Amino acid sequence: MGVGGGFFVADSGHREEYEEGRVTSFVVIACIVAAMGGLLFGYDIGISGGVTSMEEFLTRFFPDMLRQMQNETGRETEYCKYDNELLTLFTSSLYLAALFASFLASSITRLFGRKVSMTIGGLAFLSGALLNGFAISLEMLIIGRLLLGVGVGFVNQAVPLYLSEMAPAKIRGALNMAFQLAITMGILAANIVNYITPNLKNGVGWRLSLGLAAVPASILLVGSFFLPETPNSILERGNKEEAKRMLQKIRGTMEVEHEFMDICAACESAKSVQHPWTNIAQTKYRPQLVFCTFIPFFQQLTGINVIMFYAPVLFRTIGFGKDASLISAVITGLVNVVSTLVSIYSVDKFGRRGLFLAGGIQMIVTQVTGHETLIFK
Ligand SMILES: OC[C@H]1O[C@](O)(CO)[C@@H](O)[C@@H]1O
Repeated sequence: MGVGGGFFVADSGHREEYEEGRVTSFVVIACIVAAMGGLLFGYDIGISGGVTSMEEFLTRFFPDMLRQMQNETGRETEYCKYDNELLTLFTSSLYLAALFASFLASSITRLFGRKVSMTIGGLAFLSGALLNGFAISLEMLIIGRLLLGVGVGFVNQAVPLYLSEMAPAKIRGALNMAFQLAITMGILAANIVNYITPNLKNGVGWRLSLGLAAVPASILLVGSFFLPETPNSILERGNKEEAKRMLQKIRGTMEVEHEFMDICAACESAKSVQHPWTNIAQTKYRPQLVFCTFIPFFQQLTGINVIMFYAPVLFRTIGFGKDASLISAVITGLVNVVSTLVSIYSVDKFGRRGLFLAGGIQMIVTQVTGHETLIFK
């Protein structure tokens, strides 16, 4: 299926013959660079909550709100402390830009390759981080955050696809989970940075928090120039000979015939699909539709990113002190990383279904208890 660029390699029955393909340095470097994409996504999700609760940041960009917070009248509830549209726009503009960028990224990834999308993503992340780190106006902040969102749109489109196509079959699943692990590590890194930076002198804490994303962004950008394009993408764009040469290069062997045949077959069948969007709506593809669309959709709709975006702010609004709220955000990030590790470790033991059911039950229980806690607070 070639809906958003890329295609899945069908199993021709030759899998066992190429499954032992070497993990070459190309694959390792590709993974390191690609992991930067996940790290950046996570970092940019986790960083804004801590920054928007820093006093120097609020003094500079939202002085009225800070004043209002400090002169609380008896009528005001804790919950209304952070009631400011521009402040929430700063945080949520990331996802807004990512939403639009991912449509464009999907076509660019298919037509021009995964590398181009990673370069655009890296560039957008780098310029966004610099604009935010050096911001002297609200405009710079919001434009920077929109650029970060563009980075998220491109990188989230290209990196998982790039990893699947680069990886030898035996580590393909693991690499895709590694991308999610990198996201959670990025969130945790942001929470830790936000715990440290408010103590810096001269009020540069928020600048450092926002600007640090420039480091992984530079690695991603520079790395994307040196990464090889995937054989699947080269083939998709019509160059069969070069695709085979690339496959030999990244597998470190000339014996790639069976895997190459499978890639060609998958590419042909992806090209023969005339109406991907109407096909996916057919009853026989209901399971695929649910997996590709509804599960991620409802996973996002649980509101997980309200927690990830606003953890320190949320903890402050329910009465935690400055430090306690930042450390609580670190704990939240830590739990997220550990749970991801647990699921990576146990997915083969309990199966996908088992994990889905366990995850679903945990979500319902925590949503209900979280809701009750906020009501009684
Ligand atoms: O680990 C939680 C994080 O993972 C994602 O769902 C991406 O897969 C993010 O939206 C969320 O913040």
